[in-house]
Amino acid sequence: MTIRTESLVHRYGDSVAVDGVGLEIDDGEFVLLAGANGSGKTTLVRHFNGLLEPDSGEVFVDGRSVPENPVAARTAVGMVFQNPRDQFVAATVGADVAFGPENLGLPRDEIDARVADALDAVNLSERRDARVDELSGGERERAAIAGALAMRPTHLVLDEPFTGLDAPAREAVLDRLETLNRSGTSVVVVTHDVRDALELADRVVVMSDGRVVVDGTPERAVKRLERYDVRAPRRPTADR
Ligand SMILES: Nc1ncnc2c1ncn2[C@@H]1O[C@H](COP(=O)(O)OP(=O)(O)OP(=O)(O)O)[C@@H](O)[C@H]1O
Repeated sequence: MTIRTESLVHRYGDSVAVDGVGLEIDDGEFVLLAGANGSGKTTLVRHFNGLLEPDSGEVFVDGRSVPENPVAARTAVGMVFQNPRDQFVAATVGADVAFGPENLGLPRDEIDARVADALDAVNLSERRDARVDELSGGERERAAIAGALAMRPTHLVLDEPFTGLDAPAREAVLDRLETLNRSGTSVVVVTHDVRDALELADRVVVMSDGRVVVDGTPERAVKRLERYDVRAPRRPTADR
């Protein structure tokens, strides 16, 4: 159960956004995908569930070619986009989270069970009937995560999930991601700032100009982050 790309290339017109990326993300891993703005992170992850098609190269999810099986990839890889506000399709939290399972044509009992589990996983059970437009930033991010979880994905990809969140909201999201990862879901967090999630990560992958330039443990990667314009944690002594 992995996400794998081989020599993946994506162009927008004449510019190359992803330039020959080979990457394998195993089941259960917690990966930070870092890099400066414009380095190709979002473009890369959009290939993981078939939102974009490769110009060349391959993408596989759980051994199956994504361009050939986009529906399977969309089920296996849950994607939480950069602005969850744009992602909501229904007026209330519960209805929004139910939308994906409803589209799978599942029976009502199963849909209800999935919605309850997904909201529970992000600590939003009590906000089920709240309107999405009255959620705080942190609740909005967690509601978007619940929407992805209701599809019961094996991999969860989040694009800049901490943007605009205050420290307690970031902590709440991180806490939920840690629990999800512990229960077996692989988590990929796209960020240009690794300070929040570095402690949870098993692995840090850094992109620059469409290529993977660092791929290693957080301890090893952190020394090389600043060179690629990624905000690294301050040294512990200077920090707190
Ligand atoms: N829809 C698009 N049309 C044309 N060029 C694009 C498009 N989306 C991204 N690009 C370009 O592709 C390159 C990679 O962008 P991408 O969004 O994948 O990078 P990123 O690392 O996720 O950056 P950011 O954090 O700013 O989203 C950039 O040069 C960007 O300007």
